[in-house]
Amino acid sequence: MNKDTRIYIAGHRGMVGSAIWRTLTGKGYTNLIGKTSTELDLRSQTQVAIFFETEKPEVIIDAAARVGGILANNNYPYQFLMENMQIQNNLIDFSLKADVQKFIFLGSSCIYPKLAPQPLKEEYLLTGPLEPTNEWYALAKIAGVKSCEAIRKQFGKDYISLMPTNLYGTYDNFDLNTSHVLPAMMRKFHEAKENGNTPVELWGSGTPMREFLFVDDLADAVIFALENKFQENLYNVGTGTDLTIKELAELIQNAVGHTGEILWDSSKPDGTPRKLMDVSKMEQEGWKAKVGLKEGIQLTYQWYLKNQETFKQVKL
Ligand SMILES: NC(=O)C1=CN([C@@H]2O[C@H](COP(=O)(O)OP(=O)(O)OC[C@H]3O[C@@H](n4cnc5c(N)ncnc54)[C@H](OP(=O)(O)O)[C@@H]3O)[C@@H](O)[C@H]2O)C=CC1
Ligand SMILES: C[C@H]1O[C@H](OP(=O)(O)OP(=O)(O)OC[C@H]2O[C@@H](n3cnc4c(=O)[nH]c(N)nc43)[C@H](O)[C@@H]2O)[C@@H](O)[C@@H](O)C1=O
Repeated sequence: MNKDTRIYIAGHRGMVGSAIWRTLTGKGYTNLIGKTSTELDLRSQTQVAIFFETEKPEVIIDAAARVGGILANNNYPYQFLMENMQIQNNLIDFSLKADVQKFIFLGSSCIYPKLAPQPLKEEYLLTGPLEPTNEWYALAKIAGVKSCEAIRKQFGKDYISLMPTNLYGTYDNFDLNTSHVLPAMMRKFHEAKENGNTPVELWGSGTPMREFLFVDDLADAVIFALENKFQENLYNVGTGTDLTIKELAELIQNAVGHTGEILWDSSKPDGTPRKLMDVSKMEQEGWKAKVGLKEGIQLTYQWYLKNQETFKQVKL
């Protein structure tokens, strides 16, 4: 990939998009394009048509989406289904029409069936029912994967889909209603410590297992996919190891230094019991995650401490 290729990073202000932007800039890429959702609403076909006409991007990295944790997914099924389909349909279809040669689509590990064998192999896609709390989002993401696969099959273009596991890191969403578990725990433990180690209330039973990838590792994987031509359409991106939500809570509680009680609110959903990625396909291509969970939590907490007054809170 030439360093002056015109690369549009959709969602460049988000946790993932900003990490991709930082990493590409650090590697000397000089022609990056970024637009906020106010400047360019990717749900609008008209706006996206004008954008392609005027900016003429050569490569697209799609990190723009309606994103949220288990409760947001469960409470706003229509937005998670429709907005994600609108965003990705516009980007993928206009990329094809504009003869964009390379497109990287980001999905999520929740596209796989709720009770699929573990670890999750790419071939398990569409082999069983989805987890109900996020089937809306998962259906949109599956349509994105299949759109890229269809273009690859029919037109021979290098359109690929990367499926990240649960992500965390700098510029994450720390809003307690819409965030994912890791930033929510960090904020809850930090604020409880500041209030004299009051009890922290967490959701569900604590028994589900999750895998966590530091966002800079995902950015590295995306750029690896940008700079190399993969043989297939769909690749999992993760660490290949997971832990229970209870174990995660203990890790974050220790990192933050909270010494109070943990209470579990069983009225909140557990979601998928386990979704550990099989990462062997990515490893065969030559990519592996580098940042361990303890290190990633430390890096994220340092960032949180410096940015707590200004961190992003997504309100749906
Ligand atoms: N976070 C996670 O744990 C995981 C995320 N992913 C995937 O990674 C990708 C990025 O997620 P993440 O960075 O966490 O999400 P964020 O919510 O941090 O960022 C999403 C970005 O999408 C942009 N966006 C949303 N709606 C629109 C719109 N209508 N028009 C234009 N831009 C829009 C936002 O732009 P603006 O800021 O300008 O409003 C925002 O910057 C998504 O595809 C997500 O599905 C996959 C697995 C796990
Ligand atoms: C990335 C992924 O993210 C979502 O799936 P999820 O992994 O279930 O999401 P989550 O991070 O919100 O929760 C993980 C686990 O943690 C428990 N939990 C405890 N206490 C809190 C808590 O305080 N907040 C949250 N959010 N969860 C908590 C929670 O009950 C659950 O058991 C989907 O949007 C899906 O579409 C998707 O792609």
